[in-house]
Amino acid sequence: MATPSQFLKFVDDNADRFIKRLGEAVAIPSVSGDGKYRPEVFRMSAWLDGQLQSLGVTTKLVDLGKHVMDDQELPLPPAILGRIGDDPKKKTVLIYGHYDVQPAQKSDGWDTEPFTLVVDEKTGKLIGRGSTDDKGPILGWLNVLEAHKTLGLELPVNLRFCFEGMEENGSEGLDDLIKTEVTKGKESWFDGVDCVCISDNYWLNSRTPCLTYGLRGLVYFKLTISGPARDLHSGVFGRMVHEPMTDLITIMGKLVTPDGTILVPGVEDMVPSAQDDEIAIYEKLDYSVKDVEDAVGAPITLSQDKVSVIMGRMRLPSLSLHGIEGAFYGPGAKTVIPASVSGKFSIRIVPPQTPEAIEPLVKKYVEQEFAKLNSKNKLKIENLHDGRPWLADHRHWNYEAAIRATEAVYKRSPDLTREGGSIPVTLTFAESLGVNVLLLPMGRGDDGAHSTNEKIDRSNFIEGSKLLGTYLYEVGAIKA
Ligand SMILES: NCC(=O)N[C@@H](Cc1c[nH]cn1)C(=O)O
Ligand SMILES: [Zn+2]
Ligand SMILES: [Zn+2]
Repeated sequence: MATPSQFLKFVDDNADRFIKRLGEAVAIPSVSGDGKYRPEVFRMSAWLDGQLQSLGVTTKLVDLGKHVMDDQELPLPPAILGRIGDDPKKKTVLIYGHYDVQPAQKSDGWDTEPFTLVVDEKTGKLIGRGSTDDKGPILGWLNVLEAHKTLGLELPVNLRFCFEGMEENGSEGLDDLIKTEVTKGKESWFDGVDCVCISDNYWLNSRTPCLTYGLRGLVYFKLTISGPARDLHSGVFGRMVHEPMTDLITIMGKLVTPDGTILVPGVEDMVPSAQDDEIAIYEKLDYSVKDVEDAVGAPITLSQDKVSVIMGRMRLPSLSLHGIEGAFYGPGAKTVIPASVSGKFSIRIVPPQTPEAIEPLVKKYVEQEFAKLNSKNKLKIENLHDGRPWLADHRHWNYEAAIRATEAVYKRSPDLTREGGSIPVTLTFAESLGVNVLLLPMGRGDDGAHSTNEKIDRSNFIEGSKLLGTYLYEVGAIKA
């Protein structure tokens, strides 16, 4: 089943309008990790639901209940389930994406307002929070739907959608929804799904498209040290009392070495060394130390050896220190001893590691190290959320279809990659539905997801929309 040329032409002809629609989506600050934006996450769900319905998709908004975040009870944003097409002769593809985004403020170092999509005509960059993670890819699917509706073209497959608004904050409620839904048999929204496609990660570099068959899992910790009943004057109480921040920094400094080695006993040992055949895969990838330097904007890789750098992202665990809540951070020279501080850190985990195996190791180690300080302060360590790592069979027809689609659109074969990030629901789909899951990224490695000046290139958004549509045609062409 060849991709109709009218579809490809429609995407080109409507590129400016599609970018305008991306601007509308970016303008809704649907930050899931900050309670004050929760109404905006709901507004985003309503916007997306409206778009899907206007494009002929039947939708159902599923209430996922409530949760507590930073001591505040909040309603969870709904999961949007969608369906279009019920032809038993066609394959059924389930599309997943997330409509929430990471926090962003201009003062973080953005050159432009994060929630205003800026189209840089010179570089072709579309800059704004969510442009690549994950509003651009979600809108790519809308572009495919719109082209087919407007042109009166039949979709080559039946489509099911599952869009969530909590991915950047642990996907709360979604696993339960999926597990409950599959128990409904024929009545299930996911009944008859043949494969899953997720567009929510990035090429390794800025030239070569890729398909991704692995993700790291994650365990996210909050480590709180509290002591005095209130913030103190350091001139009055400094060197008289145990200071929470001093304790916290001491412990955080014992989690990981500057070369990335995780110091929590047992964590590194769980991962088997790479064999020669696996190393050969990493050697062949179109990826260089220079690509990493370009993406991060500085020559700071942990090694000059390409394979060891790429293994750090694809097949080794990593521990990152993210921030300290409650610490003084503003301009000026406030001489405060903060009363309570919470260090945030996470460990990206790889097979065979699981959150259940990692969490007790971390808690035990942190408690032991705290005990060594002989501090009279109090320690609390919590797992804020977690997700297991995932690996798929990339020899499956789902991947073959995506390879053919990539070759058709980009005129080159994609790299096959494992990704360092985490999308916890991927494994839930694979296990609960028992089908193959494919990650088909739209953006480039230098898009700056989660960072300042996040962008997607115009060409990735437009060619990426063609790729998503062409992939559906390739799946549609596969005989049962
Ligand atoms: N595009 C996927 C992504 O960015 N996933 C997040 C998931 C997450 C978990 N906790 C906070 N965010 C990631 O950081 O990998
Ligand atoms: Zn994402
Ligand atoms: Zn993300």
